[in-house]
Amino acid sequence: MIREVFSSIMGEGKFIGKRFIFVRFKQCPLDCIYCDEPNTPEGMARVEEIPGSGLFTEYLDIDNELIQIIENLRTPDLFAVSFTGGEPLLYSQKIKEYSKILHDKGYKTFLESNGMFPEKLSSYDYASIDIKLPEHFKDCDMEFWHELYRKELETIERLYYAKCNVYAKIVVFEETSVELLEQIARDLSKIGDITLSIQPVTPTGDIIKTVSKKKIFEIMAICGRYVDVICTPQIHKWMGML
Ligand SMILES: C[S@@+](CC[C@H](N)C(=O)[O-])C[C@H]1O[C@@H](n2cnc3c(N)ncnc32)[C@H](O)[C@@H]1O
Ligand SMILES: Nc1nc2[nH]cc(C(=O)O)c2c(=O)[nH]1
Ligand code: SF4
Ligand SMILES: [Mg+2]
Repeated sequence: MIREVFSSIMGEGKFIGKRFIFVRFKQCPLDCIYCDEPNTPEGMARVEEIPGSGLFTEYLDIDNELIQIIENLRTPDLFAVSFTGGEPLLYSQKIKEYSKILHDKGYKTFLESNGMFPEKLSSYDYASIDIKLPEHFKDCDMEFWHELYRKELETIERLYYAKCNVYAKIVVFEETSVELLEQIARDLSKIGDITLSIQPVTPTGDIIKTVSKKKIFEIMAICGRYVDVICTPQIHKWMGML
């Protein structure tokens, strides 16, 4: 179930720069063409032994040791524990159990999700919900995309009304349609005060181009008419951090 646990600086979204412990779950039902994570069930679980060291020990299964592992990685600057992946809500029941124990110990929790499982949500202090675009998928079926988009908005709305500090995140390409982003920003503004994090794609695999300054400014200005908007390139990759 869990691929890795490590301590790092949040490299994306509204809480960029804050210290997090990342709990990365395995597997994901989607297949974003830019995804920087493997999508396999195989492999051992690796645990960072000293916070921020990048030195890992591998274990067969750490599902029942996770809370102690998090305690060992706690640092005075810790902001929250992120459940990410892969798609963490594949393990929503376990996350609910972990969250209860963590909250009782004074930790804040953060969900990093693709928003496709509104029915699997429990309560988190913070959440980043990705809104995927048609160009994120090879040969994207538009009926599939509209249904995914509907679920993502429902996820954001449920979290917003549950008083979770939730924001939306969109990975953008040079070719991304500004008209579509304007429509998404308008839809988000109808839910409430939702910050939109615009994340230029980091080149990976077949994706060799990132996004021009001109395009970023254009996107920010259009979306800024409807929502609070920030641009968050993956700074951990610039800093050589996990
Ligand atoms: C690996 S995903 C796991 C959580 C969840 N499945 C999701 O998509 O949000 C974590 C975040 O990494 C971002 N990401 C992955 N690959 C990226 C890339 N090449 N460039 C920019 N962001 C990327 C995604 O947008 C996502 O928000
Ligand atoms: N430093 C750092 N920040 C992150 N923010 C979201 C991440 C993710 O993979 O979910 C991530 C990650 O993998 N590393
Ligand atoms: S939803 Fe997240 S984990 Fe799944 S393929 Fe897309 S970026 Fe990767
Ligand atoms: Mg990552």
